[in-house]
Amino acid sequence: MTTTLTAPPQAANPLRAGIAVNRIGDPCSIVFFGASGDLMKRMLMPAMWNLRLGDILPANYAIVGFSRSPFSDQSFRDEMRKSVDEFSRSGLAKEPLWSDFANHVSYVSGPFDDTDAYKKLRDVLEHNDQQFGTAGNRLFYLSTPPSLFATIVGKLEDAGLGPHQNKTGWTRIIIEKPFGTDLDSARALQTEVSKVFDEKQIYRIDHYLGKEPVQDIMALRFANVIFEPIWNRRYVDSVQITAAETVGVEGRGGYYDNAGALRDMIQNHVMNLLALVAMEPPVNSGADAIRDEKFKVLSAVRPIDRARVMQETARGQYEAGSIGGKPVPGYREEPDVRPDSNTETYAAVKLQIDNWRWADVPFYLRSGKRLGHKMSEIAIRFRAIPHRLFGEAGEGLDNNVLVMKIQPDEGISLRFNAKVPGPKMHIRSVSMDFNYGTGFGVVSAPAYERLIGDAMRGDATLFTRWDAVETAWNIVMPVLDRWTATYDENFPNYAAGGQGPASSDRLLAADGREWRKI
Ligand SMILES: NC(=O)C1=CN([C@@H]2O[C@H](COP(=O)(O)OP(=O)(O)OC[C@H]3O[C@@H](n4cnc5c(N)ncnc54)[C@H](OP(=O)(O)O)[C@@H]3O)[C@@H](O)[C@H]2O)C=CC1
Ligand SMILES: O=C1O[C@H](COP(=O)(O)O)[C@@H](O)[C@H](O)[C@H]1O
Repeated sequence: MTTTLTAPPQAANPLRAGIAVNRIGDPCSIVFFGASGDLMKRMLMPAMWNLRLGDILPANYAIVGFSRSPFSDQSFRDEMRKSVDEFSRSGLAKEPLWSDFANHVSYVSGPFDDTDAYKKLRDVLEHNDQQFGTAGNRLFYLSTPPSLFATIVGKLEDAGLGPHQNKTGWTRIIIEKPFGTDLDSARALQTEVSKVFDEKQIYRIDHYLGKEPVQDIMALRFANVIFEPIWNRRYVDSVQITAAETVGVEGRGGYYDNAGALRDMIQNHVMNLLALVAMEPPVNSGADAIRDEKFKVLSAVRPIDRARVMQETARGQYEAGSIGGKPVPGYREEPDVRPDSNTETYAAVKLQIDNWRWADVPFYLRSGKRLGHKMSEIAIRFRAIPHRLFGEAGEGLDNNVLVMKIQPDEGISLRFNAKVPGPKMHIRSVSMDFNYGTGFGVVSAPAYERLIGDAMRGDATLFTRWDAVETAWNIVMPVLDRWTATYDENFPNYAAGGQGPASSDRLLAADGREWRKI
Protein backbone atom coordinates (compact mmCIF):
# COMPACT_ATOMS: atom_id res chain seq x y z
CA MET A 1 0.00 0.00 0.00
CA THR A 2 1.14 3.53 -0.59
CA THR A 3 0.48 6.70 1.32
CA THR A 4 -0.05 10.04 -0.32
CA LEU A 5 1.24 13.18 1.28
CA THR A 6 -1.09 16.10 1.53
CA ALA A 7 0.60 19.04 -0.11
CA PRO A 8 0.80 22.02 2.22
CA PRO A 9 -1.63 24.76 1.25
CA GLN A 10 -0.18 27.23 -1.21
CA ALA A 11 1.99 29.75 0.62
CA ALA A 12 0.47 33.21 0.48
CA ASN A 13 2.69 34.18 3.34
CA PRO A 14 6.44 33.92 2.61
CA LEU A 15 7.09 32.64 6.14
CA ARG A 16 5.06 29.55 5.20
CA ALA A 17 7.33 28.54 2.38
CA GLY A 18 9.17 25.39 3.30
CA ILE A 19 6.61 24.17 5.85
CA ALA A 20 6.13 20.63 4.63
CA VAL A 21 4.59 17.58 6.17
CA ASN A 22 6.99 14.72 5.85
CA ARG A 23 6.92 13.00 9.15
CA ILE A 24 5.17 9.71 8.49
CA GLY A 25 5.49 7.13 11.24
CA ASP A 26 6.67 3.56 10.75
CA PRO A 27 4.02 0.87 10.20
CA CYS A 28 2.92 -0.25 13.67
CA SER A 29 0.20 -1.18 16.13
CA ILE A 30 -0.30 1.38 18.89
CA VAL A 31 -1.79 0.01 22.07
CA PHE A 32 -3.37 2.50 24.44
CA PHE A 33 -3.44 1.19 28.00
CA GLY A 34 -6.14 3.18 29.81
CA ALA A 35 -8.25 3.48 26.67
CA SER A 36 -11.47 4.28 28.52
CA GLY A 37 -9.82 7.10 30.48
CA ASP A 38 -9.99 10.86 30.39
CA LEU A 39 -6.71 11.49 28.56
CA MET A 40 -7.58 9.01 25.83
CA LYS A 41 -10.93 10.64 25.31
CA ARG A 42 -9.81 14.28 25.33
CA MET A 43 -6.34 14.07 23.83
CA LEU A 44 -5.05 10.75 22.55
CA MET A 45 -7.81 9.51 20.25
CA PRO A 46 -8.39 13.01 18.79
CA ALA A 47 -4.62 13.14 18.19
CA MET A 48 -4.68 9.78 16.36
CA TRP A 49 -7.54 10.95 14.21
CA ASN A 50 -5.74 14.16 13.31
CA LEU A 51 -2.57 12.24 12.53
CA ARG A 52 -4.69 10.23 10.11
CA LEU A 53 -6.23 13.36 8.62
CA GLY A 54 -2.77 14.88 8.23
CA ASP A 55 -1.47 11.72 6.52
CA ILE A 56 1.12 11.36 9.24
CA LEU A 57 -0.11 7.88 10.14
CA PRO A 58 1.48 5.30 7.88
CA ALA A 59 -0.82 3.29 5.63
CA ASN A 60 -0.07 0.23 7.76
CA TYR A 61 -1.35 1.08 11.19
CA ALA A 62 -3.63 -0.37 13.84
CA ILE A 63 -4.92 1.09 17.10
CA VAL A 64 -5.77 -1.08 20.07
CA GLY A 65 -7.51 0.18 23.20
CA PHE A 66 -6.97 -1.75 26.42
CA SER A 67 -8.70 -1.18 29.76
CA ARG A 68 -11.20 -2.83 32.08
CA SER A 69 -14.47 -1.38 30.71
CA PRO A 70 -16.31 -4.08 28.79
CA PHE A 71 -16.41 -2.56 25.30
CA SER A 72 -16.70 -4.60 22.14
CA ASP A 73 -14.61 -3.43 19.18
CA GLN A 74 -17.67 -1.68 17.79
CA SER A 75 -18.82 -0.02 21.01
CA PHE A 76 -15.25 1.21 21.61
CA ARG A 77 -15.14 2.70 18.10
CA ASP A 78 -18.50 4.39 18.74
CA GLU A 79 -17.18 5.81 21.98
CA MET A 80 -14.04 7.06 20.28
CA ARG A 81 -16.05 8.68 17.53
CA LYS A 82 -17.90 10.67 20.19
CA SER A 83 -14.63 11.85 21.66
CA VAL A 84 -13.26 12.81 18.25
CA ASP A 85 -16.48 14.71 17.50
CA GLU A 86 -16.21 16.55 20.80
CA PHE A 87 -12.50 17.14 21.20
CA SER A 88 -10.77 16.95 17.84
CA ARG A 89 -9.45 20.23 16.48
CA SER A 90 -10.72 19.16 13.08
CA GLY A 91 -14.37 19.01 14.16
CA LEU A 92 -16.83 16.19 13.50
CA ALA A 93 -15.39 12.91 12.18
CA LYS A 94 -16.45 12.71 8.56
CA GLU A 95 -17.32 9.72 6.40
CA PRO A 96 -16.02 7.76 4.59
CA LEU A 97 -12.66 8.42 6.26
CA TRP A 98 -14.01 7.71 9.74
CA SER A 99 -15.23 4.22 8.82
CA ASP A 100 -11.90 3.46 7.20
CA PHE A 101 -10.07 4.69 10.32
CA ALA A 102 -12.44 2.86 12.67
CA ASN A 103 -11.70 -0.40 10.85
CA HIS A 104 -8.14 -0.11 12.15
CA VAL A 105 -9.35 0.25 15.76
CA SER A 106 -9.98 -2.67 18.12
CA TYR A 107 -10.35 -3.19 21.86
CA VAL A 108 -9.11 -5.60 24.52
CA SER A 109 -10.92 -5.68 27.85
CA GLY A 110 -9.31 -6.82 31.08
CA PRO A 111 -7.50 -5.84 34.22
CA PHE A 112 -3.83 -4.91 33.79
CA ASP A 113 -2.67 -7.62 36.17
CA ASP A 114 -4.48 -10.39 34.29
CA THR A 115 -2.19 -12.63 32.25
CA ASP A 116 -5.07 -13.82 30.05
CA ALA A 117 -5.83 -10.26 28.96
CA TYR A 118 -2.26 -9.94 27.68
CA LYS A 119 -2.64 -13.18 25.76
CA LYS A 120 -5.71 -11.65 24.07
CA LEU A 121 -3.63 -8.56 23.36
CA ARG A 122 -0.86 -10.66 21.82
CA ASP A 123 -3.37 -12.37 19.56
CA VAL A 124 -4.78 -9.05 18.43
CA LEU A 125 -1.29 -7.74 17.65
CA GLU A 126 -0.40 -10.83 15.63
CA HIS A 127 -3.69 -10.50 13.78
CA ASN A 128 -2.90 -6.82 13.06
CA ASP A 129 0.44 -7.79 11.56
CA GLN A 130 -1.42 -10.04 9.13
CA GLN A 131 -4.41 -7.84 8.40
CA PHE A 132 -2.82 -4.37 8.40
CA GLY A 133 0.83 -5.09 7.67
CA THR A 134 2.05 -3.59 10.94
CA ALA A 135 5.27 -5.57 10.55
CA GLY A 136 5.60 -6.65 14.17
CA ASN A 137 6.21 -3.05 15.28
CA ARG A 138 4.53 -2.21 18.60
CA LEU A 139 4.11 1.07 20.42
CA PHE A 140 2.65 0.70 23.90
CA TYR A 141 1.22 3.89 25.38
CA LEU A 142 0.71 3.78 29.15
CA SER A 143 -2.09 6.21 29.93
CA THR A 144 -3.08 4.57 33.19
CA PRO A 145 -2.80 5.39 36.87
CA PRO A 146 0.98 5.60 37.41
CA SER A 147 0.76 2.94 40.12
CA LEU A 148 0.15 0.42 37.30
CA PHE A 149 3.12 1.31 35.08
CA ALA A 150 5.48 -1.28 36.59
CA THR A 151 2.81 -4.00 36.63
CA ILE A 152 2.05 -3.47 32.94
CA VAL A 153 5.69 -3.57 31.92
CA GLY A 154 6.20 -6.83 33.83
CA LYS A 155 3.08 -8.38 32.33
CA LEU A 156 4.13 -7.44 28.80
CA GLU A 157 7.33 -9.36 29.32
CA ASP A 158 5.45 -12.33 30.84
CA ALA A 159 3.21 -12.43 27.78
CA GLY A 160 6.15 -12.48 25.40
CA LEU A 161 5.51 -8.90 24.34
CA GLY A 162 8.77 -7.44 25.64
CA PRO A 163 11.06 -5.67 23.16
CA HIS A 164 13.74 -8.34 23.30
CA GLN A 165 11.18 -11.05 22.60
CA ASN A 166 10.03 -9.31 19.44
CA LYS A 167 11.85 -11.03 16.59
CA THR A 168 10.15 -9.24 13.71
CA GLY A 169 9.92 -5.56 14.53
CA TRP A 170 10.57 -2.89 17.12
CA THR A 171 8.82 -2.39 20.47
CA ARG A 172 8.67 1.00 22.19
CA ILE A 173 6.84 2.28 25.23
CA ILE A 174 5.44 5.74 25.90
CA ILE A 175 5.01 6.40 29.60
CA GLU A 176 2.68 9.15 30.82
CA LYS A 177 3.57 11.45 33.63
CA PRO A 178 4.19 11.44 36.50
CA PHE A 179 7.28 9.25 36.38
CA GLY A 180 7.36 8.57 40.12
CA THR A 181 6.03 10.68 42.95
CA ASP A 182 9.42 11.45 44.44
CA LEU A 183 13.05 10.56 43.83
CA ASP A 184 12.87 7.11 45.43
CA SER A 185 9.68 6.03 43.69
CA ALA A 186 10.99 7.31 40.35
CA ARG A 187 14.15 5.26 40.81
CA ALA A 188 12.12 2.20 41.78
CA LEU A 189 9.95 2.60 38.68
CA GLN A 190 13.00 3.08 36.50
CA THR A 191 14.48 -0.13 37.91
CA GLU A 192 11.35 -2.07 36.94
CA VAL A 193 10.94 -0.52 33.49
CA SER A 194 14.60 -0.94 32.62
CA LYS A 195 14.43 -4.66 33.40
CA VAL A 196 12.34 -4.95 30.23
CA PHE A 197 13.04 -1.89 28.06
CA ASP A 198 16.32 -0.25 27.09
CA GLU A 199 16.49 3.51 27.47
CA LYS A 200 16.23 3.96 23.70
CA GLN A 201 12.90 2.15 23.72
CA ILE A 202 11.41 4.31 26.51
CA TYR A 203 9.55 7.51 25.64
CA ARG A 204 8.70 9.46 28.83
CA ILE A 205 6.13 11.95 27.73
CA ASP A 206 6.07 15.58 28.79
CA HIS A 207 3.47 17.23 26.61
CA TYR A 208 5.06 20.66 27.05
CA LEU A 209 7.91 19.48 24.84
CA GLY A 210 5.43 18.90 22.04
CA LYS A 211 4.17 22.48 22.11
CA GLU A 212 5.44 24.43 19.09
CA PRO A 213 6.72 27.45 21.02
CA VAL A 214 8.69 25.14 23.31
CA GLN A 215 10.35 23.53 20.32
CA ASP A 216 11.03 27.03 19.05
CA ILE A 217 13.18 27.88 22.07
CA MET A 218 16.04 26.01 20.41
CA ALA A 219 15.39 27.67 17.06
CA LEU A 220 15.34 31.12 18.63
CA ARG A 221 18.60 30.48 20.42
CA PHE A 222 20.54 28.48 17.87
CA ALA A 223 19.18 29.53 14.49
CA ASN A 224 19.89 33.23 15.10
CA VAL A 225 23.13 35.00 15.67
CA ILE A 226 21.81 37.90 17.73
CA PHE A 227 20.57 36.20 20.89
CA GLU A 228 23.27 33.77 21.97
CA PRO A 229 25.99 36.42 22.59
CA ILE A 230 23.77 38.10 25.19
CA TRP A 231 22.29 34.90 26.63
CA ASN A 232 24.42 34.89 29.76
CA ARG A 233 25.18 36.52 33.08
CA ARG A 234 26.81 39.57 31.49
CA TYR A 235 23.51 40.69 30.01
CA VAL A 236 20.77 38.76 31.75
CA ASP A 237 19.47 40.02 35.07
CA SER A 238 17.04 37.21 35.80
CA VAL A 239 14.74 34.67 34.19
CA GLN A 240 11.09 34.05 35.06
CA ILE A 241 9.31 30.88 33.97
CA THR A 242 5.57 30.83 34.51
CA ALA A 243 2.92 28.17 33.92
CA ALA A 244 -0.31 29.74 35.15
CA GLU A 245 -3.70 28.12 34.73
CA THR A 246 -7.24 29.30 35.28
CA VAL A 247 -8.58 25.76 35.65
CA GLY A 248 -8.79 23.95 38.96
CA VAL A 249 -8.32 20.23 39.39
CA GLU A 250 -10.97 19.33 36.78
CA GLY A 251 -12.26 16.11 38.28
CA ARG A 252 -8.75 14.91 39.13
CA GLY A 253 -8.89 15.91 42.80
CA GLY A 254 -7.93 12.44 44.00
CA TYR A 255 -4.72 12.48 41.97
CA TYR A 256 -3.94 16.15 42.51
CA ASP A 257 -4.38 16.16 46.28
CA ASN A 258 -1.54 13.63 46.48
CA ALA A 259 0.55 15.55 43.97
CA GLY A 260 0.39 19.35 44.22
CA ALA A 261 1.83 21.98 41.91
CA LEU A 262 5.48 21.15 42.55
CA ARG A 263 5.10 17.53 41.44
CA ASP A 264 2.39 18.14 38.85
CA MET A 265 4.02 21.00 36.93
CA ILE A 266 7.38 22.20 38.26
CA GLN A 267 9.27 18.89 38.42
CA ASN A 268 8.48 18.07 34.80
CA HIS A 269 7.07 20.77 32.49
CA VAL A 270 8.70 23.80 34.07
CA MET A 271 12.00 22.00 34.60
CA ASN A 272 12.06 21.07 30.91
CA LEU A 273 11.56 24.73 30.02
CA LEU A 274 14.39 25.71 32.32
CA ALA A 275 16.67 23.14 30.71
CA LEU A 276 15.90 24.32 27.16
CA VAL A 277 16.40 27.96 27.96
CA ALA A 278 19.57 27.55 29.98
CA MET A 279 21.42 24.69 28.30
CA GLU A 280 24.57 25.04 26.21
CA PRO A 281 24.35 24.60 22.42
CA PRO A 282 24.21 20.88 21.65
CA VAL A 283 26.87 19.43 19.35
CA ASN A 284 24.17 18.43 16.87
CA SER A 285 20.39 18.33 16.69
CA GLY A 286 20.11 14.62 17.52
CA ALA A 287 18.06 13.38 20.46
CA ASP A 288 21.04 12.41 22.56
CA ALA A 289 23.07 15.56 21.93
CA ILE A 290 20.14 17.74 23.01
CA ARG A 291 19.29 15.58 25.97
CA ASP A 292 22.95 15.53 27.05
CA GLU A 293 22.87 19.31 27.34
CA LYS A 294 19.55 19.35 29.15
CA PHE A 295 20.91 16.89 31.65
CA LYS A 296 24.12 18.87 32.11
CA VAL A 297 22.39 22.13 32.90
CA LEU A 298 19.93 20.49 35.29
CA SER A 299 22.92 18.93 37.02
CA ALA A 300 24.34 22.43 37.46
CA VAL A 301 21.28 23.67 39.35
CA ARG A 302 22.40 24.42 42.88
CA PRO A 303 20.65 22.15 45.40
CA ILE A 304 18.33 24.19 47.57
CA ASP A 305 19.71 24.33 51.08
CA ARG A 306 17.22 22.38 53.20
CA ALA A 307 17.48 25.01 55.94
CA ARG A 308 16.52 27.76 53.49
CA VAL A 309 13.59 26.14 51.72
CA MET A 310 11.09 28.60 53.20
CA GLN A 311 13.22 31.57 52.03
CA GLU A 312 13.80 30.27 48.51
CA THR A 313 10.24 29.11 47.77
CA ALA A 314 6.60 30.08 48.17
CA ARG A 315 3.50 27.91 48.16
CA GLY A 316 -0.18 28.63 47.97
CA GLN A 317 -3.61 27.12 47.90
CA TYR A 318 -6.62 28.82 46.35
CA GLU A 319 -9.78 29.77 48.09
CA ALA A 320 -13.10 30.53 46.44
CA GLY A 321 -13.06 33.45 44.05
CA SER A 322 -14.13 34.27 40.55
CA ILE A 323 -12.59 33.70 37.14
CA GLY A 324 -13.84 35.44 34.04
CA GLY A 325 -16.75 36.77 36.07
CA LYS A 326 -17.84 33.28 37.22
CA PRO A 327 -17.65 32.19 40.86
CA VAL A 328 -15.48 29.14 41.49
CA PRO A 329 -15.10 27.07 44.66
CA GLY A 330 -12.01 26.91 46.82
CA TYR A 331 -9.58 24.01 46.44
CA ARG A 332 -10.71 22.35 49.65
CA GLU A 333 -14.28 22.28 48.34
CA GLU A 334 -13.28 20.38 45.17
CA PRO A 335 -14.42 16.71 44.91
CA ASP A 336 -11.92 14.18 46.33
CA VAL A 337 -9.82 16.85 48.05
CA ARG A 338 -9.30 16.59 51.79
CA PRO A 339 -11.13 19.35 53.67
CA ASP A 340 -7.94 20.20 55.59
CA SER A 341 -5.61 19.59 52.64
CA ASN A 342 -2.01 20.79 52.92
CA THR A 343 -1.50 20.36 49.15
CA GLU A 344 -0.18 23.39 47.29
CA THR A 345 -2.01 24.52 44.16
CA TYR A 346 0.67 27.16 43.59
CA ALA A 347 4.43 26.75 43.79
CA ALA A 348 7.23 29.24 43.27
CA VAL A 349 10.91 28.40 43.50
CA LYS A 350 14.08 30.43 43.09
CA LEU A 351 16.96 28.48 41.58
CA GLN A 352 20.58 29.28 40.77
CA ILE A 353 22.61 27.57 38.10
CA ASP A 354 26.23 27.11 39.05
CA ASN A 355 28.08 27.38 35.78
CA TRP A 356 30.02 30.03 33.84
CA ARG A 357 27.04 31.15 31.83
CA TRP A 358 24.54 31.64 34.63
CA ALA A 359 26.42 32.27 37.87
CA ASP A 360 24.38 34.70 40.05
CA VAL A 361 21.44 34.91 37.62
CA PRO A 362 18.31 33.87 39.51
CA PHE A 363 15.77 31.67 37.76
CA TYR A 364 12.32 32.17 39.26
CA LEU A 365 9.85 29.38 38.48
CA ARG A 366 6.15 29.44 39.30
CA SER A 367 3.06 27.46 38.49
CA GLY A 368 -0.44 27.61 39.87
CA LYS A 369 -4.05 26.73 39.33
CA ARG A 370 -7.05 29.08 39.39
CA LEU A 371 -4.99 32.17 38.64
CA GLY A 372 -6.31 35.23 36.82
CA HIS A 373 -5.26 34.14 33.34
CA LYS A 374 -3.87 31.15 31.52
CA MET A 375 -0.32 32.07 30.72
CA SER A 376 2.80 30.00 30.15
CA GLU A 377 5.91 31.91 29.25
CA ILE A 378 9.61 32.34 29.72
CA ALA A 379 10.75 35.91 30.30
CA ILE A 380 14.41 36.85 30.02
CA ARG A 381 14.94 40.16 31.77
CA PHE A 382 18.12 41.89 30.70
CA ARG A 383 20.29 44.11 32.86
CA ALA A 384 19.77 47.84 33.15
CA ILE A 385 21.65 50.06 30.71
CA PRO A 386 25.11 50.88 32.07
CA HIS A 387 24.89 54.65 31.55
CA ARG A 388 21.99 57.09 31.32
CA LEU A 389 22.48 59.34 28.35
CA PHE A 390 19.11 60.99 28.33
CA GLY A 391 18.91 62.51 31.78
CA GLU A 392 15.34 62.92 32.94
CA ALA A 393 13.98 61.69 29.63
CA GLY A 394 15.49 58.33 30.43
CA GLU A 395 14.33 58.19 34.06
CA GLY A 396 12.64 54.97 35.04
CA LEU A 397 13.40 53.21 31.77
CA ASP A 398 12.31 49.60 31.76
CA ASN A 399 14.88 46.87 31.34
CA ASN A 400 14.69 45.00 28.03
CA VAL A 401 12.66 41.82 28.32
CA LEU A 402 12.43 38.99 25.81
CA VAL A 403 9.32 36.90 26.33
CA MET A 404 8.76 33.48 24.79
CA LYS A 405 5.00 33.07 24.99
CA ILE A 406 4.11 29.41 25.08
CA GLN A 407 0.37 29.80 25.47
CA PRO A 408 -2.00 31.36 24.74
CA ASP A 409 -1.09 33.88 21.99
CA GLU A 410 1.97 31.80 21.10
CA GLY A 411 4.73 34.12 20.10
CA ILE A 412 7.85 36.06 20.97
CA SER A 413 7.88 39.58 22.25
CA LEU A 414 10.79 41.93 22.83
CA ARG A 415 10.28 44.89 25.10
CA PHE A 416 12.61 47.79 24.43
CA ASN A 417 12.71 51.55 24.83
CA ALA A 418 11.94 54.03 22.07
CA LYS A 419 11.57 57.74 21.59
CA VAL A 420 8.01 58.99 21.74
CA PRO A 421 7.35 61.03 18.57
CA GLY A 422 7.44 64.76 19.26
CA PRO A 423 9.77 67.68 19.72
CA LYS A 424 11.11 66.53 23.06
CA MET A 425 13.30 63.52 23.84
CA HIS A 426 10.84 61.43 25.76
CA ILE A 427 11.47 57.70 26.01
CA ARG A 428 8.97 54.96 26.62
CA SER A 429 8.88 51.19 26.65
CA VAL A 430 7.39 49.53 23.54
CA SER A 431 7.28 46.00 22.22
CA MET A 432 8.08 44.16 19.04
CA ASP A 433 5.83 41.15 18.70
CA PHE A 434 5.90 37.98 16.66
CA ASN A 435 2.83 35.75 16.71
CA TYR A 436 3.04 32.20 15.36
CA GLY A 437 -0.56 32.12 14.13
CA THR A 438 -0.39 35.26 12.03
CA GLY A 439 3.33 34.92 11.26
CA PHE A 440 3.11 31.47 9.73
CA GLY A 441 -0.61 31.40 9.01
CA VAL A 442 -1.05 28.00 10.64
CA VAL A 443 -2.55 26.83 13.89
CA SER A 444 -0.14 24.74 15.94
CA ALA A 445 -1.05 21.08 16.28
CA PRO A 446 -1.74 19.89 19.82
CA ALA A 447 1.37 18.50 21.49
CA TYR A 448 0.14 14.90 21.62
CA GLU A 449 -0.08 14.72 17.84
CA ARG A 450 3.53 15.68 17.44
CA LEU A 451 4.73 13.41 20.23
CA ILE A 452 2.87 10.26 19.17
CA GLY A 453 4.05 10.82 15.60
CA ASP A 454 7.64 11.17 16.81
CA ALA A 455 7.47 7.99 18.87
CA MET A 456 6.16 6.12 15.81
CA ARG A 457 9.20 7.33 13.90
CA GLY A 458 11.62 6.54 16.72
CA ASP A 459 12.56 10.15 17.40
CA ALA A 460 13.01 10.61 21.14
CA THR A 461 14.22 14.23 21.05
CA LEU A 462 11.03 15.57 22.62
CA PHE A 463 10.85 12.93 25.34
CA THR A 464 12.58 13.10 28.69
CA ARG A 465 15.56 10.85 29.30
CA TRP A 466 15.93 9.12 32.64
CA ASP A 467 18.96 11.14 33.75
CA ALA A 468 16.98 14.38 33.41
CA VAL A 469 13.96 12.95 35.23
CA GLU A 470 16.16 11.82 38.10
CA THR A 471 17.97 15.16 38.27
CA ALA A 472 14.72 17.11 38.23
CA TRP A 473 13.44 15.04 41.15
CA ASN A 474 16.72 15.71 42.93
CA ILE A 475 16.21 19.44 42.52
CA VAL A 476 12.70 19.50 43.98
CA MET A 477 13.18 16.96 46.77
CA PRO A 478 14.33 19.37 49.53
CA VAL A 479 11.25 21.49 48.84
CA LEU A 480 8.88 18.54 48.70
CA ASP A 481 10.23 17.14 51.94
CA ARG A 482 9.96 20.43 53.77
CA TRP A 483 6.53 21.31 52.45
CA THR A 484 5.16 17.87 53.23
CA ALA A 485 6.55 17.97 56.74
CA THR A 486 5.21 21.48 57.49
CA TYR A 487 1.47 22.04 57.61
CA ASP A 488 0.75 25.50 56.21
CA GLU A 489 -1.59 27.18 58.67
CA ASN A 490 -2.15 30.02 56.18
CA PHE A 491 -3.80 27.79 53.58
CA PRO A 492 -5.90 28.75 51.68
CA ASN A 493 -3.88 31.87 50.99
CA TYR A 494 -4.86 33.22 47.57
CA ALA A 495 -8.17 33.97 45.96
CA ALA A 496 -9.12 32.13 42.78
CA GLY A 497 -8.74 34.52 39.88
CA GLY A 498 -5.82 36.43 41.41
CA GLN A 499 -2.06 36.56 41.06
CA GLY A 500 -1.17 33.90 43.63
CA PRO A 501 -0.10 34.20 47.26
CA ALA A 502 1.57 37.29 48.74
CA SER A 503 4.45 35.08 49.89
CA SER A 504 5.36 34.60 46.23
CA ASP A 505 5.60 38.35 45.71
CA ARG A 506 7.81 38.56 48.78
CA LEU A 507 10.15 35.93 47.31
CA LEU A 508 11.02 38.31 44.48
CA ALA A 509 10.72 41.50 46.51
CA ALA A 510 13.53 40.18 48.72
CA ASP A 511 15.75 40.41 45.60
CA GLY A 512 14.35 43.79 44.54
CA ARG A 513 12.32 42.24 41.71
CA GLU A 514 8.68 41.66 40.80
CA TRP A 515 6.80 38.94 39.01
CA ARG A 516 5.39 39.75 35.62
CA LYS A 517 1.64 40.16 35.77
CA ILE A 518 -0.41 37.04 35.09
N1 LIG B 1 -6.22 13.46 32.20
C1 LIG B 1 -5.30 14.39 32.03
O1 LIG B 1 -5.59 15.56 31.76
C2 LIG B 1 -3.86 14.05 32.18
C3 LIG B 1 -3.46 12.77 32.49
N2 LIG B 1 -2.14 12.48 32.57
C4 LIG B 1 -1.71 11.14 32.89
O2 LIG B 1 -2.32 10.22 32.01
C5 LIG B 1 -2.58 8.99 32.66
C6 LIG B 1 -4.06 8.66 32.51
O3 LIG B 1 -4.81 9.67 33.11
P1 LIG B 1 -6.39 9.73 32.96
O4 LIG B 1 -6.81 9.35 31.61
O5 LIG B 1 -6.79 11.06 33.48
O6 LIG B 1 -6.86 8.62 33.97
P2 LIG B 1 -8.32 7.97 34.13
O7 LIG B 1 -8.47 7.63 35.56
O8 LIG B 1 -9.35 8.79 33.48
O9 LIG B 1 -8.21 6.63 33.29
C7 LIG B 1 -7.49 5.52 33.77
C8 LIG B 1 -7.59 4.41 32.76
O10 LIG B 1 -6.88 3.28 33.25
C9 LIG B 1 -7.78 2.16 33.27
N3 LIG B 1 -7.49 1.33 34.43
C10 LIG B 1 -7.30 1.75 35.71
N4 LIG B 1 -7.01 0.70 36.49
C11 LIG B 1 -7.02 -0.38 35.68
C12 LIG B 1 -6.76 -1.77 35.89
N5 LIG B 1 -6.43 -2.24 37.09
N6 LIG B 1 -6.85 -2.58 34.84
C13 LIG B 1 -7.19 -2.13 33.61
N7 LIG B 1 -7.45 -0.83 33.37
C14 LIG B 1 -7.35 0.01 34.38
C15 LIG B 1 -9.15 2.72 33.35
O11 LIG B 1 -10.00 1.76 32.80
P3 LIG B 1 -11.48 1.41 33.32
O12 LIG B 1 -12.07 2.71 33.74
O13 LIG B 1 -12.12 0.84 32.11
O14 LIG B 1 -11.32 0.50 34.44
C16 LIG B 1 -9.01 3.95 32.47
O15 LIG B 1 -9.08 3.57 31.14
C17 LIG B 1 -2.12 9.17 34.10
O16 LIG B 1 -0.80 8.71 34.20
C18 LIG B 1 -2.14 10.68 34.28
O17 LIG B 1 -1.24 11.09 35.27
C19 LIG B 1 -1.17 13.43 32.33
C20 LIG B 1 -1.50 14.71 32.03
C21 LIG B 1 -2.87 15.14 31.95
O1 LIG C 1 0.38 17.83 32.98
C1 LIG C 1 -0.47 18.62 33.32
O2 LIG C 1 -0.67 19.70 32.53
C2 LIG C 1 -1.88 20.43 32.61
C3 LIG C 1 -1.59 21.77 31.96
O3 LIG C 1 -1.30 21.59 30.62
P1 LIG C 1 -1.51 22.78 29.59
O4 LIG C 1 -1.06 22.20 28.32
O5 LIG C 1 -2.96 23.13 29.62
O6 LIG C 1 -0.67 23.91 30.07
C4 LIG C 1 -2.35 20.61 34.03
O7 LIG C 1 -3.64 21.19 34.05
C5 LIG C 1 -2.41 19.27 34.72
O8 LIG C 1 -2.74 19.45 36.09
C6 LIG C 1 -1.07 18.58 34.64
O9 LIG C 1 -1.18 17.26 35.16
